[in-house]
Amino acid sequence: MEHADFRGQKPVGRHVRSEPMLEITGVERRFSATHAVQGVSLTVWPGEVTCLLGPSGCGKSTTLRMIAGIEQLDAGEIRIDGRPVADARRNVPPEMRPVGMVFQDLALFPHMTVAANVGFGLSRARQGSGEVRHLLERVGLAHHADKYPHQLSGGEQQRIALVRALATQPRVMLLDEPFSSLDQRLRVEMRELALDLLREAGTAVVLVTHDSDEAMMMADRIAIMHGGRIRQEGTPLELYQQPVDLAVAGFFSELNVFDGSVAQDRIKTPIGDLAGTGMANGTAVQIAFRPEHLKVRRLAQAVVQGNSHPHVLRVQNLGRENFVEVKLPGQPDHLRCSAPGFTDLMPGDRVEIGFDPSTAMIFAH
Ligand SMILES: Nc1ncnc2c1ncn2[C@@H]1O[C@H](COP(=O)(O)OP(=O)(O)OP(=O)(O)O)[C@@H](O)[C@H]1O
Repeated sequence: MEHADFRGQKPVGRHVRSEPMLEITGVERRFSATHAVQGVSLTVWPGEVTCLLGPSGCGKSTTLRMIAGIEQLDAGEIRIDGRPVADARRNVPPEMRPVGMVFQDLALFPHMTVAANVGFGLSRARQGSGEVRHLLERVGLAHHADKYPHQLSGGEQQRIALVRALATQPRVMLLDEPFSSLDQRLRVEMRELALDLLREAGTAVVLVTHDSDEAMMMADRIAIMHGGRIRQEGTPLELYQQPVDLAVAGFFSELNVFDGSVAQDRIKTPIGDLAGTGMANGTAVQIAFRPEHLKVRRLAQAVVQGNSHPHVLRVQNLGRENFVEVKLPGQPDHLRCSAPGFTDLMPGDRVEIGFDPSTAMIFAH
């Protein structure tokens, strides 16, 4: 079998290149009865981060493993830097692909020093060239060069794993839940550091995560996977603002969902009507609101009449943000509303709910 040969070629920064770095076309993978990946296509450009987001078992890791060369394709094609590396007959072995990987379980070599770990994939000449030291300096760990992995903290080990993967100058970097074992503060730091290093190197990145905040923060594009297929792909904002269905919408926040139907171009909801939907009369719909899009306002005592108003059930003040749970008269489910800052709302307060109609997400059944 003929192998693509990437050795000795350096990746090129994102602004110079006008060709995709990674092209996945109609890729399929079956495991006996399980159709794990079904017709997945993705294009990732140099310096771009694409995130695969989806529930457990939706095919994210299998897709990543096919890019790495650890898993064979049943159909479709993968090209890296314009060269085919895999299809149903061809599978360039992992070590021949210009692909770096950082997984949740780091797999640093425990018997090697930090410097030896980082230099592992490099030629002797490059090991002696000061490159390892430069990479360690870049992540602030040059003073730990002679230590062993067990002498470092979790965050420091994660940085070593990242620069070790970068040392070989891969064209494509695969990150599988790479920061999930770190605490919140370190995770934010690591995401920023990883983004800086990867963008600087012009590497195309595929990131797998369950964490929608991580996807929103790191990705240029997000592909939401479900049942082995890509349900929707777009920029983080497109997916947040214009999800194709409730399942995609639900990845980015909790949802308040009402059933309804279109009558004379209007939809009634328990918190107000939506006009100008452009949908056919009689269409059954679900209307979803994100908690942050619902505004809760206390009613003055003078306007409160009997029990006809929504009332506050619970208030959670988290300092930066607060959650208010509201009971709507005659409705079985409670509303979840959130707002930045502090609220002086109290349980029992009678309130009105407001919203900007453009934030309502309407899905036809
Ligand atoms: N080697 C295998 N043999 C049999 N079935 C497999 C194998 N690898 C994966 N699967 C199945 O393929 C489907 C997709 O698995 P995959 O690991 O890609 O999902 P995932 O989205 O990465 O899940 P998670 O988020 O839990 O890691 C699952 O139903 C899984 O059980």
